[in-house]
Amino acid sequence: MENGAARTVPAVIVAIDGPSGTGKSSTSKAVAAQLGLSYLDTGAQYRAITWWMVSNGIDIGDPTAVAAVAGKPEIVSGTDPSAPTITVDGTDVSGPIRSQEVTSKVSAVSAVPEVRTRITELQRSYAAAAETGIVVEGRDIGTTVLPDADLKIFLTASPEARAARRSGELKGADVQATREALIKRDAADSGRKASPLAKADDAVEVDTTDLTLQQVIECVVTLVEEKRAAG
Ligand SMILES: Nc1ncnc2c1ncn2[C@@H]1O[C@H](COP(=O)(O)OP(=O)(O)O)[C@@H](O)[C@H]1O
Ligand SMILES: Nc1ccn([C@@H]2O[C@H](COP(=O)(O)OP(=O)(O)O)[C@@H](O)[C@H]2O)c(=O)n1
Repeated sequence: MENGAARTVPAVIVAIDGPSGTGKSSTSKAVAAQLGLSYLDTGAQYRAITWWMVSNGIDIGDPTAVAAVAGKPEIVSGTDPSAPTITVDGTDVSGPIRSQEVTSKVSAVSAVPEVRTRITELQRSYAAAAETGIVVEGRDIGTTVLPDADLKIFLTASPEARAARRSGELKGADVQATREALIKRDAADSGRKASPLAKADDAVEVDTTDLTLQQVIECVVTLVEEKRAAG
């Protein structure tokens, strides 16, 4: 390279979507860490706004009430894949956003168009600010948030595998109840009008049912490297 100038690698944008328990978070964090990219957990942002609504006594069942205050909480995501963070109005909410109450209410809040518009803008600003690139995971990243992403992945897995993985995390939670809750949330997320959970036409689908997490990570890293080499 002339004058010893550093080679500039263009920022790469990777969108990873799919239902709950398919491995989006674990895969995205590992891929981002391995490739020196930022990482954004968009589900955590929807969980954070839901936590704020619950904490402020907003009636989640009333979309007009939710829409009216959708602009109020300030949500900040830390995008280091080795230590992702999430705060609402300066408070660390990484623990409370995983509560059963938030999990059971997040689909209703995230179906409200005003909530989606606000959070989508926030997500785009994080993607634009990522110098080396970013792995963004969620439900509508490839279809709506970042339709020009360099690489789109759609992860799937059988409901049984997903429920077993989630109950493993919740230490002894009933697999059957977890499976039912997952299926209910998938149906709400896929069936809503505003930006539903969906595979983009140009996304690569990876069924993770019979793959180890390490195999999924290697598959995605290879796809990113192939894109970079081709581009
Ligand atoms: N391919 C896989 N095989 C086995 N367990 C997995 C696999 N991918 C993820 N897991 C585990 O399943 C759980 C859910 O994964 P996570 O990445 O949080 O999924 P998602 O973000 O899609 O909800 C985690 O405990 C994770 O370690
Ligand atoms: N891009 C996204 C990401 C999450 N969500 C919503 O946020 C919820 C929580 O997402 P999550 O990724 O934390 O869920 P899990 O996969 O961890 O169970 C989903 O069930 C959706 O209702 C969304 O609507 N759009």
